[in-house]
Amino acid sequence: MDRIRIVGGVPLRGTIPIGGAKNAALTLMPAALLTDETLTLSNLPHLADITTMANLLAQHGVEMEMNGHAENGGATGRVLAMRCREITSSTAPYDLVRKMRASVLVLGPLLARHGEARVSLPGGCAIGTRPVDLHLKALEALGATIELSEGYITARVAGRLKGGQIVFPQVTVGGTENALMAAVLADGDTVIANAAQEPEVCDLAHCLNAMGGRIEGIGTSTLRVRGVERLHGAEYSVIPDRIETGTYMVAAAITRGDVELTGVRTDIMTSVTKTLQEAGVEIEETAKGLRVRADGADIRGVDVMTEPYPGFPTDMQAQFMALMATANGASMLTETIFENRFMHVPELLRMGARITVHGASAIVRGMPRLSGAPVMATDLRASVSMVLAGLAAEGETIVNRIYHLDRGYERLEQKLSACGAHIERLRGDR
Ligand SMILES: CC(=O)N[C@H]1[C@@H](OP(=O)(O)OP(=O)(O)OC[C@H]2O[C@@H](n3ccc(=O)[nH]c3=O)[C@H](O)[C@@H]2O)O[C@H](CO)[C@@H](O)[C@@H]1O
Ligand SMILES: C=C(OP(=O)(O)O)C(=O)O
Repeated sequence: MDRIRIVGGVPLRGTIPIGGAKNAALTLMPAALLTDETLTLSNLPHLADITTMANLLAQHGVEMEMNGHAENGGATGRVLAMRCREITSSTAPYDLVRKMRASVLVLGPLLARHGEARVSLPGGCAIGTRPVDLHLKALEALGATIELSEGYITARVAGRLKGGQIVFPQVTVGGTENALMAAVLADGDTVIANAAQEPEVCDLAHCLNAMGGRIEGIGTSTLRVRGVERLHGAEYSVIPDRIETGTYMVAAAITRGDVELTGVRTDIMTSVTKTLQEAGVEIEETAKGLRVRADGADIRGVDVMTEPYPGFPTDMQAQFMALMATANGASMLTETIFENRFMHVPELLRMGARITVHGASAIVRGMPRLSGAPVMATDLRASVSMVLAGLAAEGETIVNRIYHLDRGYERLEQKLSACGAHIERLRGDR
């Protein structure tokens, strides 16, 4: 199995191009199931999760053509044309769903277009139990009948779904996305209250509108959907990845470097930018994106609580914790979205960090220098927090189980080494 080797202590200097958002692409791709015309997505990142989603869609009957393999710094991404003339299978099998939870996003579109969907229950994962009960209640509110048996969700509707009222008791990104993709082809109007406002949800809603959908209130907590009988093809560009952006902002900060991130959407970075500024990082907008400077900075401890957008993202909590482990002073990081998202703590402790966890909060006492160590992590953002800690640590860090990183970070070693980092991928046999 591949590993990443880092020799830390080099302040990063240079430019890093930001790719298309994994979590936007993973909800935009299933939208191809909603029409028999071609949906073309550009600025698609080259990631393992995208391949998993492509494999899943192919077995539902989506024909695909991928172009524009990015060898030019990763900034332009790839272009994927998808066409689903007819749904050839309404089953999303366990083998694909267990690889990636976002597979459950085929449920809404399969049901809306085909009247039936059979999708493996995703089960829990390293960061929490992550049930899909709210997805299912939303589809029931649109007239679907749902059965759970043998580890599968079977959702059915006779004829079209019917517009209805969906009130989410808790903000759910995937639940809102499934509800939108179902409601857009329903008969009548749907109101989704307490909808997720994440930029990836907005991206989906804008794309559905480009396909002929009628969604209003995009970016607010109340989405109004006027159902239409059919959607048509469209061309749509995936938004830049705000979590990849935030991760490299932390990379600049933790190495006390000076990095420009290009191809960024600055307006969706507000909470991360503000928090890093409070910690003493200088951030300025440039013509191409953001410049992040921490050379000579005295990074201070800052308390953070994860929240739904526009709050501080849970997908940035592990990376920020690595930074706080090197700060001057203490900080408290509170995780409110997932019940088990501190799996990186024991590994950061192995690198000399001083962290104690009390329930949903971690107290981090910063120290001048972490020390390199062999580490591994059980989820994507925890894994990248090890890379960040390794970039700042004294000596060698080996990050194991990097297939998690390949799910969410395109050309990670190349992007970092272009800024001076000593980082390399050790192939399985070395
Ligand atoms: C592929 C993708 O886009 N993944 C993102 C998405 O995950 P995902 O869409 O799975 O996250 P949700 O917003 O649905 O989950 C938020 C919380 O709601 C709970 N919940 C959710 C659905 C449900 O039916 N019942 C229920 O109890 C979850 O267990 C969790 O505690 O949003 C998360 C929160 O920003 C991010 O961390 C993930 O990176
Ligand atoms: C948690 C994440 O992804 P997923 O929802 O696919 O597990 C993530 O992108 O950080």
